[in-house]
Amino acid sequence: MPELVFFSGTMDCGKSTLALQIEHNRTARGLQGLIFTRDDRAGEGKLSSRLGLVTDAVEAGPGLDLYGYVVEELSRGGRVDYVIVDEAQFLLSGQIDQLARIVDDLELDVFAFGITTDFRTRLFPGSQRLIELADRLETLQVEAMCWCGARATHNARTVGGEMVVEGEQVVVGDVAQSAAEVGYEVLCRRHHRRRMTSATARAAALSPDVLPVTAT
Ligand SMILES: Nc1ncnc2c1ncn2[C@@H]1O[C@H](COP(=O)(O)OP(=O)(O)O)[C@@H](O)[C@H]1O
Ligand SMILES: Cc1cn([C@H]2C[C@H](O)[C@@H](COP(=O)(O)O)O2)c(=O)[nH]c1=O
Repeated sequence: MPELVFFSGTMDCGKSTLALQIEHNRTARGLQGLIFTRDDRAGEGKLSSRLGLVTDAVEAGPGLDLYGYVVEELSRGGRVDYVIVDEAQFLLSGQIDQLARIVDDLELDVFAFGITTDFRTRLFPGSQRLIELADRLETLQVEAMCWCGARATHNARTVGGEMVVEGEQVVVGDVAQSAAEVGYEVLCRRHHRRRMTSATARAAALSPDVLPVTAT
């Protein structure tokens, strides 16, 4: 039975790597997939992993009908055995409905990958719809870690190392950016709530206020 599967997690937990592995294993068995992505850090029409692998993909901009694209591909004699979608959080809610239709009407597996929540801990529209519609939700096995050693469950946006909670929902970026840039850091909920990034924790640890008092 074909399925719509949503593989989700924080940033940097290996989603794109898994997408590329699924693609590799199926291609090795003679299957042919169609890969969609949206706003990958590597540029338009790319699916990239931090492990250095990258492949071409169809850029699923807001105007693209994903169901229509697959139907067209099949009607002009192309082969599509399964569909992979990376950065699925960026898709519109209606585009996720199109993915469900690919599964139900075209009987193809669809593997979608994305982060569930944004830097304010709110669901992205694409992720919300995937949670509503997916046959199966999978949490990535490789746990990203907060600076404190706990499992990272939330994505923080940083500017100059400081966590921010205002701004546009979508700002393409990466973890481990230089301090001046807008970047991201994965945190446990406790430290996300306290707005404590690795930089602010380091600064607090070095603050004279918390240094041990020496006898004079
Ligand atoms: N130099 C490295 N050596 C080993 N593993 C790495 C290295 N760099 C990144 N990774 C692994 O890649 C993961 C990020 O993979 P990626 O697919 O880009 O994540 P996502 O798509 O979830 O943001 C990290 O959590 C880590 O496990
Ligand atoms: C939290 C958050 C993230 N983003 C962007 C930043 C990256 O470009 C992607 C996530 O990519 P990854 O492969 O999972 O690391 O999403 C954003 O636009 N808004 C956010 O709140």
